[in-house]
Amino acid sequence: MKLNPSFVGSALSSLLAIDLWASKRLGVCAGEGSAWGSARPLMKVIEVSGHGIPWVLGTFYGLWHTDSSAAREVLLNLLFALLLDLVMVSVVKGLVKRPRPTHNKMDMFVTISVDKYSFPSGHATRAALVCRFVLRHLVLAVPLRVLVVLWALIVSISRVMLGRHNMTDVLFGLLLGYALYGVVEHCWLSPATAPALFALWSR
Ligand SMILES: CC(C)=CCC/C(C)=C/CC/C(C)=C/COP(=O)(O)O
Repeated sequence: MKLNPSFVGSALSSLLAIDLWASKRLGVCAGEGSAWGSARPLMKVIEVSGHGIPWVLGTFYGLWHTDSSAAREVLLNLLFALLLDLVMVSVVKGLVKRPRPTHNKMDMFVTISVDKYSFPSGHATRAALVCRFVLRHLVLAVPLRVLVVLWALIVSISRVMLGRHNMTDVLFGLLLGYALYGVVEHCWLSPATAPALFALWSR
């Protein structure tokens, strides 16, 4: 079946118009004066919990302090996953150049130049990637596994509530993060595949 290009074009623009409209309505913490403005400080704490800096620095800290070779392997792969995610999100943001929603207040904790763009949400990619990584590589009791999934969902939803993103930025971000985990698993670094890297971190 061949679709008429003008039909595809108008379907896409309608979808984008719905996305902009719904995202604006859901941006209830976009400013102090917004409907849920009093929840904005809490949303910003959630934002920091999914930011790249605590995750990258926390992983370095863990690598520095661990004596276990199994933990070192997991942490090195987590570091690789986080860096791959930062690079991929920067490349896509730089190519697509979708501006952030007009109701967003640009008061985010440490950003880089491409973070003026909104597609995809870097927090959503990281949340999906870290969530899959943790569920696969950490032995956690069921309530903690549920908490990890809830954290990833809350970080993602908070991006729209804070007015940082449109819904499609977050949905694509979740898909990208989910897919990136597949790449990390495929390229899994181990003392056999990356001996120089492991020699660097072993004591
Ligand atoms: C330690 C190190 C070099 C970290 C770089 C981390 C960094 C500045 C990441 C940017 C995180 C950020 C502001 C992402 C934007 O998230 P969106 O969900 O607003 O796209």
